[in-house]
Amino acid sequence: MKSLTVDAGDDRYDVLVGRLEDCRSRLIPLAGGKPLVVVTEPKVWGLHGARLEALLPCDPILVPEGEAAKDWPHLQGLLDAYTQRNLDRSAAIAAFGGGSVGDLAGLAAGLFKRGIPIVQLPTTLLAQADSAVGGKTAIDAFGQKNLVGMFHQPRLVIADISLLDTLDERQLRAGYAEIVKYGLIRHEALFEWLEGHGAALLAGQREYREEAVWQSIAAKARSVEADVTDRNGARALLNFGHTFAHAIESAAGLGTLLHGEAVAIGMVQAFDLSAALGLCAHDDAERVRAHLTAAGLPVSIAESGVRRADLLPLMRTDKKNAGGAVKLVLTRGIGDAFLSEGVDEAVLADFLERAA
Ligand SMILES: NC(=O)c1ccc[n+]([C@@H]2O[C@H](COP(=O)([O-])OP(=O)(O)OC[C@H]3O[C@@H](n4cnc5c(N)ncnc54)[C@H](O)[C@@H]3O)[C@@H](O)[C@H]2O)c1
Ligand SMILES: O=C(O)C(=O)C[C@@H](O)[C@H](O)[C@H](O)COP(=O)(O)O
Ligand SMILES: [Zn+2]
Repeated sequence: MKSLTVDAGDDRYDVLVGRLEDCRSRLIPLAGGKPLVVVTEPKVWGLHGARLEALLPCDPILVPEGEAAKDWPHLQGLLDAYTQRNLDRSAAIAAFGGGSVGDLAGLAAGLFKRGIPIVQLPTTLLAQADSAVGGKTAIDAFGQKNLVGMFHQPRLVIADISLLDTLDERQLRAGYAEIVKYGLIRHEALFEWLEGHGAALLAGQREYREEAVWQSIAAKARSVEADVTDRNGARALLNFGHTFAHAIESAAGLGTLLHGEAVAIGMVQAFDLSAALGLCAHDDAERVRAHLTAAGLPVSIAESGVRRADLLPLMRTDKKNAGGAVKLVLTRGIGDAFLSEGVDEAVLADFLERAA
């Protein structure tokens, strides 16, 4: 089993990459002598719930699968379920599912009694490589992605790669996009490694999956530690491609495109825009487009089916913006992303109009 510790200000926790069965002694004390309350969804619980129940008594709470769970009614429903159980701070709940379950359960845990502990047990490639670590939680609201949320760091994260064996190809590819992101923002060597091994990873090679998840978690942990609550720009790099992506997800109708698919499009747009602004080489943009295309991911706004005119108003709502400027993460090349001071709106509008 591999492990690292995330030092997130007042919160310090371990991230374990290994089999759930080998982590029993870490889970039992967190349950506080009662059945472990597990927020999960029917598909994941049906496929993998028995493995958790074999380790310790569980009390599952089911939410819908996918993005549909990240809304006000399901947040209220979860808070109601916590209230019915009179949960308190002495025991952790567990989020067992993809990023949507983690984001919803994490937010409910952060709000309930001003914060009860949560353990993240991610079951998708995206959640293992990205969302389970770092404490960002959210629901979508008023048509906007992740509009209402808070930071609530987990007590423990366990990523068991074997859970990914049942994940369908589309979900795998979407998770792969966030792994590519880690290569693109700061780790050119990771991107090169993915160019060599990405196809085998997607095809099911566990050791490549484990290596990519591990590298992504390690990269994420460093960014989170440098900027726990997204204030000084270091963590903003994890949002590479996301100003475009979130606008595209919202414009398409939340849940229509998978988050990772929108991130793939957004990262290519960020490269194309950076190249158009003379910040990076067009060859780098083409290399990224070629790799994501080969991985079976969408890369163009045209493929998303959204109306281009809908994007700029949504991009104006991004959380990184300040003083009326759209502060995109741009790039000087593979492994060299940076947070811009703001891109001129006329330039952005023109780019969106012409972009592939
Ligand atoms: N908090 C963060 O830092 C962060 C980071 C990245 C993404 N996110 C959020 O995460 C969400 C996307 O998460 P996601 O990509 O994990 O998808 P998801 O949670 O929205 O959906 C996952 C889908 O895969 C299925 N599934 C899950 N595990 C499975 C398994 N082991 N076998 C078979 N099927 C399985 C589920 O039933 C569901 O249909 C988005 O809402 C995104 O905004 C959050
Ligand atoms: O952890 C972070 O920080 C990220 O930005 C990771 C992103 O992959 C993730 O999609 C995150 O939820 C986006 O957050 P938001 O602040 O743009 O809503
Ligand atoms: Zn993301």
